[in-house]
Amino acid sequence: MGKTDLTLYFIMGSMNAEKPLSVLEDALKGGVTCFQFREKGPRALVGMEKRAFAESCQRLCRQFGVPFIVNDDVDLALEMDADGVHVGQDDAEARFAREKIGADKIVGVSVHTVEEARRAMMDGADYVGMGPVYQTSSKDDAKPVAGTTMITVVGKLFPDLPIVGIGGITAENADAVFEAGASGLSVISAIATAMDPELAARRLRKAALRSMYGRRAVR
Ligand SMILES: Cc1ncc(COP(=O)(O)OP(=O)(O)O)c(N)n1
Ligand SMILES: Cc1ncsc1CCOP(=O)(O)O
Ligand SMILES: [Mg+2]
Repeated sequence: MGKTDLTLYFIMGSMNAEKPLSVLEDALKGGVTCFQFREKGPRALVGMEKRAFAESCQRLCRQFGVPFIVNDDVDLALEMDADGVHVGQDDAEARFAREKIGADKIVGVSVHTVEEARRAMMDGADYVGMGPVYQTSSKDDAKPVAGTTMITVVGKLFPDLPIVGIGGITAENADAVFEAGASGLSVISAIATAMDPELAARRLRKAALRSMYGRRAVR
């Protein structure tokens, strides 16, 4: 897999929005650069319904040329020929995910410490997700708010390992995440619960690009 554009990484499952497919289409129109299918929670779809919904999301991503990454489920990622899989510290080991999914696919790993980041890199991660940077209500079992300090530490120690910040990120607070050294930002609610998801994605993308390239370069 070539370098993945992690600038604006949208994550969503069917329970994150009333009309999730229309939200995803709007988000893609608004400029998200990567998508993660994360179907979990008490009322999450299972079985054939989950698969059908995942396929609809994948079709939309393909239309827009945006990578479709499956959260947690390495087998589903394989069966669907997804572009990649994202695993956390309580999921399948990154090494196993990489072995199973192959060298040409994307493997993302959630990390919270230098040691976890080092292991993720050795196990073949293409990027790491770090957070929650700010308070989040989208993950019941989220760890305590971490701020941006560890992003800076990991970014300095492993400059070739792309980092995406996650947790409570909005267009207003995104700058600090890039300042800390992240290559991208990852959001659920800032797009999924927005009145206008396309506009929300457009604003987040603009905020991200301004942080990366400067205000004068991005209007
Ligand atoms: C990009 C990104 N970063 C972190 C996570 C969190 O993964 P995990 O800790 O496994 O928690 P769940 O999302 O599985 O509840 C992520 N999904 N994506
Ligand atoms: C999946 C996940 N992992 C850490 S925080 C989080 C949820 C992010 O959602 P939001 O952008 O709505 O805070
Ligand atoms: Mg997980």
